[in-house]
Amino acid sequence: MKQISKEVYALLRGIVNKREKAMKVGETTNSDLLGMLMESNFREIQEHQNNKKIRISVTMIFHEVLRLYPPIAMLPRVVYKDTQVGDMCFPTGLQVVLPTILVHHDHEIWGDDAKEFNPKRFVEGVLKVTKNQVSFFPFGWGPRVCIGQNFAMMEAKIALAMIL
Ligand code: HEM
Repeated sequence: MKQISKEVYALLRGIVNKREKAMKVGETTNSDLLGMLMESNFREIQEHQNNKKIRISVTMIFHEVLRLYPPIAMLPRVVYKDTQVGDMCFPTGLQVVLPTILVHHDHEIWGDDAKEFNPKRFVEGVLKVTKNQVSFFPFGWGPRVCIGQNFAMMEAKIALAMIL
């Protein structure tokens, strides 16, 4: 998986470098997806020239997309035995729902820009931004966590590389 990841990264880098050179000599326009992304990136860099530059990775972008638009918006569960969680008692058979999308949009967890698209929040990784709490779980959590999550992330990167 790491090897494929490296290859996809090198492929994307190659595409971007080639386009960068072409743009510098005025060969291409920004009328396609890659052009638009690069133009917005250049603008961002210019606007924040004096601040510390943050390099946004494809993983950070996918994490932010999965945070704002989790494909599985909530996880249903049935309590299989009486369970006490803090002050709350969950009796056997109770149906509960873990509202992924609500947790992912919670201002108390993600801050004032919780509803905005800001991949930079993931710059130090998922554990850091969630302060080690289970507040980002697009692939579920625990024993039933998605077994295809690494595959899905890789597939998305390959698809993006192909589109670009
Ligand atoms: C963006 C893509 C995907 C998302 C958001 C996603 C999300 C999830 C979530 C939230 C669960 C947990 C369900 C629960 O706890 O009730 C799950 C479970 C699962 N996912 Fe995914 N998944 C994705 C892609 C994939 C892929 C590509 C595969 C297979 C190649 C896969 C295979 C599975 C399987 C087998 C389970 C059940 C695991 C278990 O119950 O032990 N998923 N997925």
